[in-house]
Amino acid sequence: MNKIVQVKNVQKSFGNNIALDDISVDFNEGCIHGLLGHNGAGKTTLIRIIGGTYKQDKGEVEVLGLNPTDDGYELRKNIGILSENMSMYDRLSIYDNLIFYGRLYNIEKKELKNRIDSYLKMFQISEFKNKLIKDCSTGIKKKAGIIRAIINEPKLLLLDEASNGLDPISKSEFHELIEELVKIKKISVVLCSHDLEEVKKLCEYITIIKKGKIVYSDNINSLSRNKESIGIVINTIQDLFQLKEQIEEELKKNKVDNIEFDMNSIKMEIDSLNDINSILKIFMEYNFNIVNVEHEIFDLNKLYVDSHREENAI
Ligand SMILES: Nc1ncnc2c1ncn2[C@@H]1O[C@H](COP(=O)(O)OP(=O)(O)OP(=O)(O)O)[C@@H](O)[C@H]1O
Repeated sequence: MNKIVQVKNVQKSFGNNIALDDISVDFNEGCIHGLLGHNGAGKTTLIRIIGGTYKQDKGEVEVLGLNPTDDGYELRKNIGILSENMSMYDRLSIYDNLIFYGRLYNIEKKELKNRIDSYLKMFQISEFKNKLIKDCSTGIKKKAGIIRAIINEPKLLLLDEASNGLDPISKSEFHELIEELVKIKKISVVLCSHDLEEVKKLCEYITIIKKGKIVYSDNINSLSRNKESIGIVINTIQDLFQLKEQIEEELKKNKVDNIEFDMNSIKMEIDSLNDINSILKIFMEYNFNIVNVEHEIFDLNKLYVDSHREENAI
């Protein structure tokens, strides 16, 4: 798969504050790549470096084969950016805003009008085209914002918390539009979001950033293929610490991984649910009363939480 964005050993600081600390990540063409991380992790900084708004202090960035700092003009013709606070003129109508932004790209008048009409139709907001932005609902504004971001028919769309503030129905419509753009217009998308459900629904790849460093980056399917259905929690009445070493040794003989003890519960990862009987047998041999056995789904939520544990970064 072709790389649409390549980020190599990028460092960016604001004064003494290191926003990105030697990060390397690639983004594949033709798909949606999610960027996750707590507030202040460095996601927007990365998006802005990719979009050419910020320049990195160290490292290399290539976007669509271009250097965002040196080839800024050429790059801006081929990318679209939509952030949480998209900028559109409040006192202009949706249509006039789109005409204004379209002209910045020197799109020929007739072609621009055709594009605007077809996107208004595709996004089902034609009837609102003469409404002033200040009088539009958040959902309509967001749709207009995406049209503004794609009016130049970009190859790459950077969405920085773009769906914030949308109600569930508008959010779902927003997701459908993004998916349609990827499918029909072959646009590649980098989606920065705090909404794990949104990322799960839309993204083929995910990258988790923590304090300026990448702690996870992979195809979302490999996450479920490798990790799903293997987390087990066994809860007991007795204090497990009494026989911690013996149990641990027995479990390891049964190819159990990532064993975490608590007083009355033990978490572990197993290769297959078929192994569960032999594992329970170990506890019975030590006369532990098992209260229950939970199947812990190792999914994106768990990965995200685990990767943000201070001592346990992945
Ligand atoms: N223009 C700036 N001037 C000074 N510091 C900045 C600037 N932009 C970002 N930072 C700092 O860099 C760090 C990373 O910020 P960034 O906005 O990239 O994080 P983020 O992951 O996008 O956070 P959020 O989810 O809250 O939007 C933070 O500590 C932030 O305060």
